[in-house]
Order: sequence, then structure tokens, then C-alpha cells
Amino acid sequence: MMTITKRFWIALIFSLPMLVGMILMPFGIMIPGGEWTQFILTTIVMAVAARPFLQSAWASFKKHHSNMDTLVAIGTATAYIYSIYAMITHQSVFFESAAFVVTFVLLGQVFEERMRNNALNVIEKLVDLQAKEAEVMRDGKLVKIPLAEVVQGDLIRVKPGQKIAVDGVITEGSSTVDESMVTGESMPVTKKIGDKVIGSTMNSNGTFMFKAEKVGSDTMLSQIVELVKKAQNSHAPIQNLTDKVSEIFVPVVLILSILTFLVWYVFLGATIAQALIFAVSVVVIACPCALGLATPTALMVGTGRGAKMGILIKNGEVLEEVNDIKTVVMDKTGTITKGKPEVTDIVGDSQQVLKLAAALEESSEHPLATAILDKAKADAIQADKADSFQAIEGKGVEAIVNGQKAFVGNDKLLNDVKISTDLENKMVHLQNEAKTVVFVGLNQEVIGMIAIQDAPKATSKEAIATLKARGLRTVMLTGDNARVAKAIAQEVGIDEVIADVLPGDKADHVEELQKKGKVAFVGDGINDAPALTMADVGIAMGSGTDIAIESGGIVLMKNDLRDVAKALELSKKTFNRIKLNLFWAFIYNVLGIPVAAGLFFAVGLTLSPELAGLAMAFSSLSVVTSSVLLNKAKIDTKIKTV
Ligand SMILES: Nc1ncnc2c1ncn2[C@@H]1O[C@H](COP(=O)(O)OP(=O)(O)OP(=O)(O)O)[C@@H](O)[C@H]1O
Ligand SMILES: [Cu+]
Repeated sequence: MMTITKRFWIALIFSLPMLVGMILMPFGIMIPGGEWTQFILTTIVMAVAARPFLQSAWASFKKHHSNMDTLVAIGTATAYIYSIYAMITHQSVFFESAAFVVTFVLLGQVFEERMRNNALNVIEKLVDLQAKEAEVMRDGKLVKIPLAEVVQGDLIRVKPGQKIAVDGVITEGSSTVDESMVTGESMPVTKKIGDKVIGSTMNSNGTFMFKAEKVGSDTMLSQIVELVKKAQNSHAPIQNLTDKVSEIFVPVVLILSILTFLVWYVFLGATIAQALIFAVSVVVIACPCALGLATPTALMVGTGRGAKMGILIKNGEVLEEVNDIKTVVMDKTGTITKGKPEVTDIVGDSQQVLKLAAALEESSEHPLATAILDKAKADAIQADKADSFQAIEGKGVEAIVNGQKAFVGNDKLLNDVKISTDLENKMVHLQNEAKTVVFVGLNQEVIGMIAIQDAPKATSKEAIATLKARGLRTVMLTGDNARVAKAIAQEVGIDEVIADVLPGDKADHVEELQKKGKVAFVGDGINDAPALTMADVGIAMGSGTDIAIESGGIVLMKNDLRDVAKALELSKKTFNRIKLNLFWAFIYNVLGIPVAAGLFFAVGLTLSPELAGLAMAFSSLSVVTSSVLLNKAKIDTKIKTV
């Protein structure tokens, strides 16, 4: 099939002589061949350039549907066929109307296609970022193999300046890595043994070995590309409205156009030709192609721009919800804080306490467990063996150590185990310092306490101030103790704290908050997934668990809380752009139809079919331009500091 651009050029080249003819006519110069030349030129335009419109209109007519092509086809075919009839019966013709309308409609589509390609390029460029080959350990030797042959579990060597082939974990060596192409983070990230590396990012100075964990379409980059593609093709709910409008619009326009013809011909005594010109103008000006462009073009530019900033907006629905968000609810660990807790104080015999705690935490995945194990390792403490390990959600862990019942956890786990007032005072003191306190116990007796601190991210305070400056209420939702939560909330400026929440209850709290307006939830953990889904807008940290990322409508690749405001701003701008586009597209139809119908004929204001065609192209162009300008729109979330 011929490309739109080619069809446009053909239409333009064969229409131009008629335009020249029209300009020269007042000077008494006629194009050679007169009507016959017009007939031949227009026939070529109709047969070649306009053919797909006619075919598509016919196809939908057979299915008893109508679309934009129906209007273009009916408008141009009417002008063309009537002109042939007029030529035979020696009346005035208006072939050029048909040719010009086709040209202008195609002009609009050329612009649309250009823009679509540009937007898609953003994604294709991402794919181009992939490494072409990798140096992999095979049979004890390092060999270079193409990327496609790398499998999970491969050990891969990366030298300075090389691209990292796939996602994995460093097993040997260290380096700094530029991850900006995937996460949007411009600062290089230091990587050592045990750290994750992302495929397609750039190694800078060190050499290291890593074990491939995710290859092919499972890599983070492939997932991002997939996600953005899906988002760009998704529908915003507002689109359903436009689809519905188009559906009833076309028949209504056809009826209007027939009425126009009848009124002019039967009641106002116009010639058939004059009446037809009015009718054709109505059909052409009413063609809602700008309407159809309004949503998808803005969505495409908005999501593409987001991807470049490390903000993945998963679909058009999210954009619409963001507009009325009143409250931003945040999880504490890993969202507001770094998610890398460290043991700061130990109450009791520190050797004994750590030895027992480490035995239990060995089997736990919790960040607090990691902190305790790290501390035990640093102090060279050999942990005991634990049996019948049991994790109790939101409370702690229990197990049998040396035949005795042991536990590590918060006060909810204590049940009827009593603690001394001295211990309680110490606990309150530590908690007020924003330290999470867990009790370590054996045989229904507390033998000590471990205080663990997870500092807020450096950017959290600024991020929360920005959200508040936007008039949003900020809420922290955490499973941690109220005193600890309050201390951290105060440090970063959070309005409201909901603490001691069991993992299963997070979604219920979100639902409760939704009574006061729409809620965005920001989180990263497995236990955040239900809340992310329950919230009107779920925002997942890219560092989080896969399930959290899947549940979120927006994913922040940089794990920077400041990007919440940016994501909200970008979504809002994109959605507002859609509304603006729709307004421009509609107003042009609404204002254009009466003029085209000849309502203002008495005051000399009319719209010929070719002018209507030009107006249509212009309207498409303005919608597309308006969407493209979204790339330039300011996403400024910095607040002025006094
Ligand atoms: N493995 C564990 N060892 C010790 N204490 C634990 C463990 N798991 C949970 N706890 C206790 O239960 C509390 C709640 O844990 P939970 O996982 O629900 O939330 P969190 O990770 O502390 O915070 P957030 O809800 O902000 O992610 C912890 O603060 C801790 O006191
Ligand atoms: Cu149109």
C-alpha cells in the first residue's frame, strides 16, 4: 500500500495546477483544456490518493457503521460525481473542491504520522541501547557470544566502558555504573559484590563479574519498553466519550448536510451546484479527525516524556485519576526511608542478645532481619541453630532454639510476657529517637532489646514539602511503632501518621482515607500491593518488589520520593492537554458547521469545501502541535525557599 506521505504528494501535485488556475482566473487566464484538465487531474487524485478513504468508507458502510472516512468519502465523491454530471450537462463544475479536500485531509494525516513516529522513536531508541554481545564463562573459559545466547545463570565479565548485557548480581569486583538510560538517574551508582546491575546500563571504570538473573524479554529494559508501548496504545476513559461522539456525529452530520441541500435548493432557490457546495462544505468541516487525534497524541507524548525522566505511567486511566487526588499516602520503609536499616543500640548482654536474634532472623526476609544479621556478622557472632521458624506478619518471628521457645519482635508479640519499667523507659527513649525497637526473648522472658534505625532518604523532606505546597495532604502508613513513625514524620514534615498497621490492613486504611477524596498510595513492598491496587493512583518505587511494581499505575524508576510530585505534575499536564485538544477540536466543528451550511450567507460569510478542508487540516495540525508542545511544558515542582 502507498504511504500517506506519497499519497499526499500525489494529491498536492495534481491539485496545484487547479489552484494556479483559480488564482489566474480573475485575470482572464484559463488553464489549457478547461474542464477536461480539471476532470483528469481530479480523477487521478480520487483514484490514487483518495482511494483508501473510499475503500474504508465502503467497508464500514457494509457493516452499517460510519467513521471519519465516511465523511471524507461522501464529501469528495459528491463533489466529484456531481461535477462530472455538470460537465456533461454544461453547468458549472467544482472538481477542485474534491481534489483540495483530499490534499488537506492527507496533509493533516502526514503531520499525525510524523508525530507518531517521533514518539515511537523514543522507545526504539531504548531498545537500541542493548548490548550486542557479552563475554560469558563457558566451560571455564571466557568467550564472546551474541546477546541472544546469554542464558540465566551465566557468569558475565564486564570491562571498563562496556555495556552490561543483562540484569544480574555482581559476584566479583566492583565499579560505578551509569544507569541513566534505564532509570533516568544521572548520578553514577557504586556497585559491589551482591549488588544488582541492570542490563543496557554503562559500566564506567571497574571490571567485575556478574551472574545473569534476567535475560531476553524479562530484563528491566524490555519490561519498560513493553510498558511504555502498552501505555501509548491504552485508552484514557475520556477517549470513550470521543468515540461515542464520533459514532453519533457522523449520521447527524449527514442528515444536516442533506437538510442544508434541501433548504438551499427547495426553499431559497439556489442552483443545484450552489446547494451542493453548501452541503459538501458541511460534510467536510464536520469531519471529526482532530477529535480522534486529541487523546492518543497527548498520551503518546506524555508517557514518552515520562519514560525519559524515569517515570513510567502505565495507562491513560491513571492520568485522569491524578487530577482529583487529595491525599498522598506513603509507606515508610523503603519509600520515605532508605530501606537499609542499621542496628544502633543493644540493650542487655549484647553478645547473647545478638546470638539469639541472629539465629531467628537467619530465616527471615524482613529488612530488620538483614540489619540484625549484618550486625552479628560485623561483631563476628556465631548464631545458634533455630528450628520450627515462624514469621508472624507485622509482629516478628518465633522459633525453637536449643529446645527453647525464642522470639524477636515488637510489643504485639509479647502477649503476656511482662517487661520491667526500666526496659520500657529505655524503649520509649529509643523510639522517640526514630529507632525501631524489637524485643529478643527466650522462654517467656525478654533478655534484651535491639534498636534499629532506618534513616529517611536525603530527598524525602523536600519531596514532602513539595507535595504539601501543591495542597495535598500527606499521610504515613506503617507497620512500625507509633513513636518511631511520629519521630520520622516530624523529621520529614508529614502531616498525619497511621502506625502499627498490620500488613493486611493497609488497603483498609486507604479505603478509609478515600472517604475524604481520591488517594494516591506510594509503596514498594509485597505487603503494599493491595494498598497500591486499592488507591485511586498506585505509585510503586522501581526498587520495590515485582508485585508492587505490577500493582502500581505509575512506577518511579529512580526511587526518589521527589518524583511523586513530578509524576503528578506530568500526569496533570498531559490530561489537561487532552482536554484542551478536545476543546479545540470540538469548537472548530461546532463553529464551522453553521458557517458551512450558509447560515451567514447574508453577511457574506461562507466556507467553500476547500476552505473547510484546509480548516480541517489546520485543526488536526493544531491538535498535534499542542500535543508535541507537551514535551516542552514545564514540569517544575521545585518550591521557592524563603
Ligand atoms: N523479622 C522481624 N524481626 C523483628 N521484628 C519484626 C520482623 N518482622 C516484623 N517485625 C516487627 O513488626 C513490625 C511491622 O513490620 P511490617 O513489616 O509490617 O512493617 P515495616 O516494614 O516495619 O514498615 P512499613 O509498613 O513502613 O514497611 C516491625 O516494625 C517490627 O517491629
Ligand atoms: Cu477530518
